[in-house]
Order: sequence, then structure tokens, then C-alpha cells
Amino acid sequence: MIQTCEQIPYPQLAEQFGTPLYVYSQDALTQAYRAYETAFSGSQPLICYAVKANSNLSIIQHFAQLGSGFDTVSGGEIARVLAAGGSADKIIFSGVGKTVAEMQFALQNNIKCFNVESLPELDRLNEVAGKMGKIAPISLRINPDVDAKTHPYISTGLKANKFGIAMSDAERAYQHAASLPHLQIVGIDCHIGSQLLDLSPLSAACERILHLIDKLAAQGIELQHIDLGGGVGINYRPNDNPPDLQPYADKVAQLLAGRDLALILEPGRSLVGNAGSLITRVEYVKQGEEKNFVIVDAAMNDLIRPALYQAYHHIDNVDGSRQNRMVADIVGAICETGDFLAQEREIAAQQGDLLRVHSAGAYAASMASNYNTRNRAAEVLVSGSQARLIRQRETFDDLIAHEKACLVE
Ligand SMILES: Cc1ncc(COP(=O)(O)O)c(C=O)c1O
Ligand SMILES: N[C@@H](CCCC[NH3+])C(=O)O
Repeated sequence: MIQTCEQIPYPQLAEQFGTPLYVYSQDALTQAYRAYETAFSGSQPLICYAVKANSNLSIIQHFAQLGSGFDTVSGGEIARVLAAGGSADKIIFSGVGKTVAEMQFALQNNIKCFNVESLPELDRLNEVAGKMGKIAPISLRINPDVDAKTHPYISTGLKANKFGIAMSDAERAYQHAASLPHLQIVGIDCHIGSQLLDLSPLSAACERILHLIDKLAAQGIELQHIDLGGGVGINYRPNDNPPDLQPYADKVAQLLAGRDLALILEPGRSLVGNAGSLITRVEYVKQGEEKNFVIVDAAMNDLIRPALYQAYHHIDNVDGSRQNRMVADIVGAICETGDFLAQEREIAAQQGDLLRVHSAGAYAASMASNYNTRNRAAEVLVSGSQARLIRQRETFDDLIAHEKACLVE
């Protein structure tokens, strides 16, 4: 059995577009988006896809056509959303380090809301907006100090994390914001971490934020929306069950019942993660003294998650009839011992075979680099029997386009 993406066999895609190759299923993107709409139908949220998970223009365009808004964390991401046809009034702008230039760009484009992450950011935004004769709509990102129980590098809602404004400073921050003439308070947000497999910390964070909203209301600060961030995990192993959205959605609906608060969500990984695969060709099979190595043409520059977080991605042979399984490290060609896609993995692989790295739609292509002067992979979007090249493979000229060999004599 040869594996396919929708109706197209992966070997055909590899033949046409080369490898390493990111392949996304448009239908899987749509289904993931619809799953949110269905689960949260009672709360009618504005779903703001977190662009950092996969920032390809066609992916953004697809979500825009489904009605999505966008969570962005840089001027570049805002520009991408606009270039892909997303509407500015559905863009929210998160991030701990917004520069003056990024604030100006966002204000010029009249985005929906700034998710402000510190007191000094409030002052800067007020000043920038004032100089432009604008009023900046703001939400404060509150750090609810809830343990997301995920990998420490992707946990963001604890006191020790750099993100958001501490719960203990929240009321003071809102009062300060209310005193600034060029800001308009519209909401509150939190995001406690990523790849959560137990969603109960998300509703616990919601409860804490609602408690704060009540305290703010008593002080005359009324909010229009609550934004619960992203964080819903996906399955990286074939037999894992992804967390069920419905109990989370039901709990949120119950907590919001009777309140005049719009709901915003910022899912990233759960909209794109399981819709993508990285297809890579086996260059060599090397039997070492202690280990076997399957050396493939994708590497940590294409997919850094295993190296960075010891993340597990399921990998198998695109041709399911391949025999002779062995245990091997599946590695790239980069000069780093940490350059692996999998370790101690059972795999059937011969030189020339195609391997499929599963669940590679999120934080994969968007985290790719040119390390070792390797060109970034091409990306393809498949719908039924059609495949569109949505990012060309980089060339050597692309890689050196912004450099000059021009020493001072
Ligand atoms: C502020 C913010 N919102 C949304 C997301 C998306 O998270 P996820 O991909 O886990 O849904 C992130 C990334 O963790 C984030 O930092
Ligand atoms: N890049 C991470 C997730 C970080 C989420 C962004 N706050 C990953 O690959 O899992």
C-alpha cells in the first residue's frame, strides 16, 4: 500500500516537486477549523488562527476564506495576513516585544486589538497611538499562573514565564490603561502553553480570568471580550487520542453563560498540525558499530522540533509493503549530533525510499532555517486530486541574495 495525501500518492508528489517536501491536506485544514466551529457553536467565538504555527500565505488564505481571524506576533505576520487577503479587523497582535515600528504598522492598518503583555508596553502604545492621532484597542494578556502540564519550553502561563502581566499586577495595569487617553480597553486574554493533552488547565485559566473580570467590573472597567488563547494539543503517535474539544467548549460555554462577553480563541497547532507531513528521501542506510542510521534528505533545518524539544513525530515508509524493519536513528545531513528526526525508531528503509514524517503541519515549515546553507523545502497543498505548489524550493541564489562579498581593503 502506497500512502496518499487525499487522492495523490506521495511518490507522485515527490517526483513532481522533489524532496524534502511539505505536503498539506486542504480537507484536513477545513475539518480542523470546522471542529472548532462545531464544538464551540454555543459560544460563537471569533477563531483567530495563530499564524506562527504555519505562516504560508495559502494556508492563511484558506483560513481567511473559512471566516477565520488571526493571532499574530510580529509586523511580518500582520503583513502576511494582509497579503493573503485576511481582514485587518480580525487581526489581533500578541507578543512581549512589540517595537514602535510594529505598533505604527498595526495602527495604520486598523487591526482589531493589541494583546498587551506589560506595563511599559501600555505606555509605549499610548504614546505611539497619540502621535498618530489614533486610539489603540487593547486587551491585557494576563498570566493566570496555571500549570499547563506540557513541555517546559512551550509552557507560557506560569509566574516564571516571560509572558503576560502577573495576576497580582492585573488590576493596577487595567487602571493605568484606563487613565491613558490613546488606549481603549476592549478585552482580556491569556495563553498558558502549547500541546496540552489535558484541557482542564484551559478552563481553570478561564475561571481565574472571569474572577478578575468581575473585580474589574466592580471598579467600572467593562470588557467586551475574553480571549482564551490556543494550546489544544494533537496526536503525534498513531494510537494517541487527541484531546476532546467538546468538554472544554461546554465548560467555557457554561462559564460564559449570562455574561455579555464575546469569546476569542487563538488555536494554532490543532488547526494545522495533523494536516501536514514532511516527505523525505533516504540517502543512505549506514550500519554503525552501536547503531544504525537512516540518513535522509530532510534535517533539523527543515524540522527542528525533535532537536529542540525531543519531540516525537511518527515516521513510516510511504510504501507500506517494505520489509526488513530495523531499529535506527533517522538523521539529517547537518553537522550537529542533535540533528535527528527520530531516535531508536523501528523502520523499514532502503536507499531511495520515501519516508513520511507525520503531524508536521505545525511549527515545522514555519520554524525552518538555512543552517548549513541548506535551501528550505518546497510546500504543496493538496485538494482532492489537485496539488498546488504553495512555496517554491529555495535556490542557492535565494540563499545569498542579501549578502555581499565586499571586504574593506
Ligand atoms: C499568544 C499565543 N496564542 C496562540 C498560540 C497558539 O498555540 P497553539 O499552537 O498551541 O494552539 C501561541 C503559541 O503557543 C501563543 O503564544
Ligand atoms: N514551537 C513550539 C510551540 C511554541 C508555541 C508558540 N508559543 C512547537 O513546535 O511545539
